[in-house]
Amino acid sequence: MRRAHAVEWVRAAEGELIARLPEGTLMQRAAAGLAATCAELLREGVPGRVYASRVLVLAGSGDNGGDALYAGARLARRGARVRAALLAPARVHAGGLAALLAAGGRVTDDLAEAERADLVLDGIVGIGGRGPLRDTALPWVDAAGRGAATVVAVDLPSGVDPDSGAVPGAAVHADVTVTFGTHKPGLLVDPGASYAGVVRPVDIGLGEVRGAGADGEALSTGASGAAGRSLRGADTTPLLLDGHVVEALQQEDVAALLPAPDAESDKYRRGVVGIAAGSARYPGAAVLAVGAALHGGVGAVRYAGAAAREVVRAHPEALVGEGGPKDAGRVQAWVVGPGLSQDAEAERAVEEALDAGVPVLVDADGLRLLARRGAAPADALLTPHAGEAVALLAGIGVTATSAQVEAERLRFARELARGYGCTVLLKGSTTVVTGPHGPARVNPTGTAQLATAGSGDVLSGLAGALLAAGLTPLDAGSVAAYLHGLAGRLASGGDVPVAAGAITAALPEAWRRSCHSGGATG
Ligand SMILES: NC(=O)C1=CN([C@@H]2O[C@H](COP(=O)(O)OP(=O)(O)OC[C@H]3O[C@@H](n4cnc5c(N)ncnc54)[C@H](OP(=O)(O)O)[C@@H]3O)[C@@H](O)[C@H]2O)[C@@H](O)CC1
Ligand SMILES: [K+]
Repeated sequence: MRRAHAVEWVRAAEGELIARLPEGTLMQRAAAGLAATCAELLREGVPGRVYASRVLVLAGSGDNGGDALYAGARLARRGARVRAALLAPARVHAGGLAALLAAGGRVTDDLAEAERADLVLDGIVGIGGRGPLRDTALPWVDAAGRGAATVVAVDLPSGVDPDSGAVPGAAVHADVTVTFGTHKPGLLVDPGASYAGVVRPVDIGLGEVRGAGADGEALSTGASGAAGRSLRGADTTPLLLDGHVVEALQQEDVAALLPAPDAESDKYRRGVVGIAAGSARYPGAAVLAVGAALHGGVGAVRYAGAAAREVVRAHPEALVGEGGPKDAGRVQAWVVGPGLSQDAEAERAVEEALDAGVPVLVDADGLRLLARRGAAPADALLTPHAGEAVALLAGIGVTATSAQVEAERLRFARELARGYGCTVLLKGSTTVVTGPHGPARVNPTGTAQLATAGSGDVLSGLAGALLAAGLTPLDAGSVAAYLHGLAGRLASGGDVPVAAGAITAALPEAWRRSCHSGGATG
């Protein structure tokens, strides 16, 4: 599991550690890890490349600038030609600047340095950043973008809000982000995530406060090697309990959650999912949702609704009926809403599915009908895109636009989960799944190719099947998003447009890759 911690937590952990360590230790660990990564990037392609390479440090007024200046000093000592642009000269980190100058680095105000650099270190602002990037930084950020330099963000790309991933103005587009101690939520959630490039965590010892590696994954210890050492001496009490706010499933997590039939399984024990979707006029959503559900690990798929004939023609495996959910026979979970329209019959289907006493996934038209109720059963899973989220928010008295929802996905997903009292999967560039409490899950496998007609119907059928197979709404939603994203990537082969049917066709391969070791998270 990849985990991200809020700024408040990072600051508290840092405070505890600083009290135990000689002054400046954490910053030196950060700088060492940062310099090691920069050296590696400079060496890529050209052996011995650190020597005589051109490095530009963009140093803001806080400790983020300090990290960048100390890392610059380390690179200068290895023969790099390092220049530093001081964006707030009166408040620059004095120790970092002194170290850089002593190592042979120089201060510059020549913007051309940004265009001809091999590597730019973005130390403008880190977890202390609030609001849009300030004007003094903009010409440097533009110039670095024009040049061919590899841009390395220190802790996070400047201009990205660390806790929400919002990007309220200009921001640095990084090729690599070296982040300290733990991921910050803004690195895992769009739009911020799309500015971060490849994220490389560096262990600076914050993991000790939880008694485990900061990420539950292998971390670089940086050049000093000190970061990997246990800081527990006489006092073995963990400093703080784990308090991550965002997590992203990795392949091994998905493997552990996927339902697997055992020797005793028959089709009813594996779970039966019911699908109330589509209409006589729009049968496509029903066909797609049923098709995906058939690949979702259940023993059987029941369809209830007006598109029964089309469904059975496309999927002879499905058990179909033309009535509503109430007349459909036993299921372990319902999917209601895709392509349903919003007439009285659709309203009845939603009511019946919600009253069936089993977990229910509500999507599309179902969500618009649910918004009128303003509440959902605790074991419901709502799967809105930003536009549907706006309607749901209105149902609980919150006014927001689609753009606002997309800019602050974590916040609005959580608001919906709390308001409706259930689990919410907010679709989009980073799909977020969250209940009213506990960490939110963000999906690491998404691709822009998934934004295609019918793709949401596939996701609904798949997630509904996982619900029926016994997964919790949080697990069903996040595992389905993971498989759906991976199937989209497989179907598109990178950048070829995909149709929803091709996503379904790739689900078995996505499942196979996810349940075996050596899988697929990008
Ligand atoms: N925590 C840890 O464990 C460790 C933390 N470490 C490092 O410290 C970093 C945090 O340092 P920090 O607290 O000094 O804040 P930082 O991010 O440098 O920014 C504050 C300054 O930026 C300014 N500013 C604000 N918004 C701005 C904007 N939009 N655009 C431009 N400027 C803006 C703000 O100015 P002011 O509002 O005061 O005018 C203030 O002066 C952290 O990210 C990591 O790199 C590591 O060394 C080791 C362990
Ligand atoms: K930064």
